[in-house]
Amino acid sequence: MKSMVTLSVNDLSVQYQSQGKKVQAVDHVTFSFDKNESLGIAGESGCGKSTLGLAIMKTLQENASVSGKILFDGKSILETSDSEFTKDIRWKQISMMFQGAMNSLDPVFTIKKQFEEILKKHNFQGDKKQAIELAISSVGLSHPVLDKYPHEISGGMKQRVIIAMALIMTPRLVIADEPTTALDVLVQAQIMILLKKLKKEGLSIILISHDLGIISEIAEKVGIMYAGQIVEFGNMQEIYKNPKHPYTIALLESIPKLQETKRIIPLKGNPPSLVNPPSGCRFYDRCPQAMEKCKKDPPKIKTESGFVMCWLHE
Ligand SMILES: Nc1ncnc2c1ncn2[C@@H]1O[C@H](COP(=O)(O)OP(=O)(O)OP(=O)(O)O)[C@@H](O)[C@H]1O
Repeated sequence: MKSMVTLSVNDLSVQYQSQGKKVQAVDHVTFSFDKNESLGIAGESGCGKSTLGLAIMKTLQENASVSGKILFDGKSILETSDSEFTKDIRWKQISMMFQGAMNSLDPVFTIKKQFEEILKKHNFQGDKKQAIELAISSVGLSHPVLDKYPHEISGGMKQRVIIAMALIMTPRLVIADEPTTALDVLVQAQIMILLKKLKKEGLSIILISHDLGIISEIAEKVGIMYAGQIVEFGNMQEIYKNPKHPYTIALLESIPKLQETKRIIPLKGNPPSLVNPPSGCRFYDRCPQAMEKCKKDPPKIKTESGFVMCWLHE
């Protein structure tokens, strides 16, 4: 059984240089989680979730510049050289299921061939056949899937293949970027059951999703991301029961609940641009509780299990 990991991210910022403009995709983000905990990162499209995952995986594109600290089991990721990270950490300790990966399986190769290519790319030295069999059986797939082409298997099976690919080098932390998006509800539930099983077996998971409901199924810790910042962080249970940031409240109100007849309240408007984001609270324009002082940068207030960045809780 694997042992789960600790991760602490301190004052992390990522800026993209794009067409002469600077996009502040991740802005002074701080959080941590411990062994036996999984983390969820929730927020709308474009708020910087994937960028945060890519920074932890040290896989950002060349137009990105990073500052801050990421400690993985106490080891500083940003200070580790690329060659050492590739040799010892990427895929072997930390792996990532990229958003939309199931649609990027190569249509002209069998699943087996694609596993073999991945092992080659990761410079795998052991018994390839055994590694592939182990990876597919850990995600509930059986041998015949290996001879199939991507178009011959269902969406749910493709996503299991993607999870197996992320697990093939037996990492201890997997960053799953929107693993259930584009799947129907039943298949979504199956994938969540699978992720929970893998977590029980000792895998640490960072689940990135726009859907706080899905995150609440698996994560002990959650960070709510808005316009590049983590505006609320803490224990999932605490945040689910007693959300403090008006954006967290809005996200929770947008989750459909089977038992309740209450209308879902969609959040109106759009987040601010990440090119020269405005000063003050970034949620100001959309916040039903905005006050004059929200035009100033919000303080970071300590909560029971984390923090909230909001003047309401000063
Ligand atoms: N390589 C890049 N170059 C320039 N800008 C980028 C690059 N990658 C992402 N961005 C920008 O950074 C911001 C954050 O994007 P990111 O993909 O991290 O957000 P996200 O929350 O994961 O959204 P989504 O779920 O839609 O992928 C967006 O404004 C996006 O346009």
